[in-house]
Amino acid sequence: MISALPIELENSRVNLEGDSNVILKALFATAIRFHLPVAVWRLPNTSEIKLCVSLRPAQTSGDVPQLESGVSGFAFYPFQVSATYPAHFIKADITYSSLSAKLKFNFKLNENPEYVALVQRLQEYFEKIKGSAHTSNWHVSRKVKPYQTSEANFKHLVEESVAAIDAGQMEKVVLSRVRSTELTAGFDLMATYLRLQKTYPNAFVSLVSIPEMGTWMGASPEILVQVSKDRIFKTVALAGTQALTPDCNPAKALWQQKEIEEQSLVKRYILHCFKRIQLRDYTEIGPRTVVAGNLMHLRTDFTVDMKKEAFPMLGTHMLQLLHPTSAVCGMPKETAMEFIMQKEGYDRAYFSGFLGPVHIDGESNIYVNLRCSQLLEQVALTYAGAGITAESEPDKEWLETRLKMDTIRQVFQNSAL
Ligand SMILES: C=C(O[C@H]1C=CC=C(C(=O)O)[C@@H]1O)C(=O)O
Repeated sequence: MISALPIELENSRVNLEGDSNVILKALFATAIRFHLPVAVWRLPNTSEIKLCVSLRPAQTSGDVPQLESGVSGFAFYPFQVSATYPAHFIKADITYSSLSAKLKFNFKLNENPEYVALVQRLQEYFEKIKGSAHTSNWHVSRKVKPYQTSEANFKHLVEESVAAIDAGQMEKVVLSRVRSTELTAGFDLMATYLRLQKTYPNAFVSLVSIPEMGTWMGASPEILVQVSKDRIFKTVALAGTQALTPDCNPAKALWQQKEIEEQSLVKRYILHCFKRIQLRDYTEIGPRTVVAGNLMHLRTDFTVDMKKEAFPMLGTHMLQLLHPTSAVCGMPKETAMEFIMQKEGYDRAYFSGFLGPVHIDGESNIYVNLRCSQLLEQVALTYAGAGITAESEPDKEWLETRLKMDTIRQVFQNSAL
């Protein structure tokens, strides 16, 4: 139960007894009811689900968040910042952890007296719906209409990309597409989120809902920037895809020249960013074959001890330089970006942008927004891309994007998962 207000509220912690899934549902439904921005996430290979709610509209700007210090919250950044799709930051005014079962109020009442009445109303609503909350409402973007990329258009664009690569205009471009899925009657968003996080224990599984901006859910395999509590910086070069099948697991995986080159371009891009800031001392491990849901990828891990290097803001600087990496855009970056903007035929919005908790419990974990869907009222729009190089074949790239979409679509469809 949320304790009495307002004195206990100030920088206080409150125990919420009961089933954490039920509490998460009720907290999410309460945030939606009061038009507040909310984010829910679970880091890979952990069991703790966290939620944060801002008591104000999400802040928008074009700046990347500061990862090493400053305001705690959840960043939600588009593929390319525009007036239509700005960068959002959900300030963590209220946080919940499924592990500690604690709700924390992270603000000072004397600085925010207007929060008292609001939190009281939230409390009353939470108490009323707790136990019976059905998360059938979420913030919906009015800017987006259901849209689907046709197979013919996508395959034609792959051919066009290969021709541009052969002509020496670029080395690689990541092409993406959208697919629309009708939501089934009685669709419950948080129940689906909970299934998603159970199905993909080694993914970053998130659900973000912001008034006007809309609602996105995903299971990302790709760290963009991590700054740990003990100030270890981490990023990865992830690319190359093949299906995970019973007779083809990581130990047996063989990679073609195409995938090896595709991944090495991502790696080269990261090294180029290190060079730009004159960072020479880093650890590189890989590439290794890693599993991401129904797929396998090639991954090289880069780590830097920020305490040893004179880079106290390395995470923030690298985030600025890295996004969008060659895993979602291409090489050279500017040419690939221009090609995507001109040819892809839709605005990616937040797909292949980045998202994640910033400076929460002393660490920041920013992921690339992949294997994700945007939730409209009746449909989910699912997005996926594939790295196109000189050796790309349209049929294979189409299939690859279908497999990537299946990561999330099969959880929508199969309520038994
Ligand atoms: C662009 C996506 O994946 C990237 C990450 C891993 C492998 C990729 C690939 O093989 O093309 C992509 O670069 C996506 O999932 O939509």
